[in-house]
Amino acid sequence: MSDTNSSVDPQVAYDLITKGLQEVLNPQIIKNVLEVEKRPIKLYWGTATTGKPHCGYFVPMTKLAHFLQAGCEVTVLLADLHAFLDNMKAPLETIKYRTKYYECSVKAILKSIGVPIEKLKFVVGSSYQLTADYTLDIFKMSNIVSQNDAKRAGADVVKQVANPLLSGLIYPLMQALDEQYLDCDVQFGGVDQRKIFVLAEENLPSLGYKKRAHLMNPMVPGLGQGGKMSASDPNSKIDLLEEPKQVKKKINSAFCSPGNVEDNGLLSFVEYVVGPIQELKATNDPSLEKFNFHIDRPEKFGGPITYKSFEELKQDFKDEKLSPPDLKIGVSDAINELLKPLREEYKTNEEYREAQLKGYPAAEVKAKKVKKPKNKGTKYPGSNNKEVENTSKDSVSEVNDKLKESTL
Ligand SMILES: N[C@@H](Cc1ccc(O)cc1)C(=O)O
Repeated sequence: MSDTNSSVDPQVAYDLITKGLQEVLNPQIIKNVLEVEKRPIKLYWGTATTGKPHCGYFVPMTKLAHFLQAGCEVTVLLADLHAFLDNMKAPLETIKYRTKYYECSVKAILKSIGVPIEKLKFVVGSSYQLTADYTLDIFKMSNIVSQNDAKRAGADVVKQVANPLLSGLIYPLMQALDEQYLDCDVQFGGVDQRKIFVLAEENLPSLGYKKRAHLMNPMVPGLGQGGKMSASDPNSKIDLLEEPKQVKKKINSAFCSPGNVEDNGLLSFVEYVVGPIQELKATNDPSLEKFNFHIDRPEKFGGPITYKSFEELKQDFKDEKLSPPDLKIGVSDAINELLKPLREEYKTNEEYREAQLKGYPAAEVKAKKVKKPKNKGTKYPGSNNKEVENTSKDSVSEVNDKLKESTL
């Protein structure tokens, strides 16, 4: 990747920035910076440091690569407090390690697809979200956003539970404020973030802050039927550190019916993940092809076959010239190829290993199974969420200490 990206032509930069996106809100903000102000776009992507990141994370990472190629200044926000505010998906005890785990995972993915990570800035949310100014701004926001609007803004992002907690209403307000505190022109995220993006656009100006542009990636369907990527169905997602055998097993059990190209998580994975990564690698190394999907098909079913475009692959599957088991061979191999450098990184990076061990202790999984029914009444917030009860033990200072430790 060249170092002279600041000289990228504005139109070329804009096309690269918006390539493959589902939606762009306020493109004129981006164009103005590129064409009139003639300075690099400042952009951020945030991720709440909750459960273990899966293969879907390759998708925003390829976009980060495009942003850097377009000469943008890119910040990755490790949103630790948001992970806590979202129904305590990340309890404070583990937050520091999960944040580290996310940092290591994101860096490992970026490295594996040839993105120069030294050009990215990593910021941990709690490093600035506990300051007096930020806190006062949350209060100001809470005076202009209705409960209803805050609730609706978070509907596709914050876990929806029977007794919604107040934290789920603070979450979108803080995500809006982050745009100001990270000093960006643009926020990027999945299209699931849309309602929060609109809330930010509608309310930041009332606090005297500027309205930002928003870039949205399409959501990548999971591997289950109906393209669901469900946390309760472990087979619908593939962990970044999944063992090759396990990858094969999960892919083999993925929903995939002959000739069906509409409801097909495997084809979607090739379209949204494998394809764009190959294209990216090809721009960095001209000796590589833009699309090359090899299937080590057994001789009795026609022998090995290589597709040079996604459309060709899709058409063959549609015409039933390529069967589900054969597509599965190709996808398993492609995923294992993508994950290989991540497994290597994990093996050699002690910090990464410690982060996984302490951030996602097996004990937590076990603990969840032993649910003691507590009679606090149905109105008790989060009464159906065991983890909520844990924090009542934490004193305010303990909480603060834990968060401070998590700052990079
Ligand atoms: N809402 C994002 C995380 C996020 C949090 C804060 C932000 O400022 C930006 C993004 C997610 O679902 O993962």
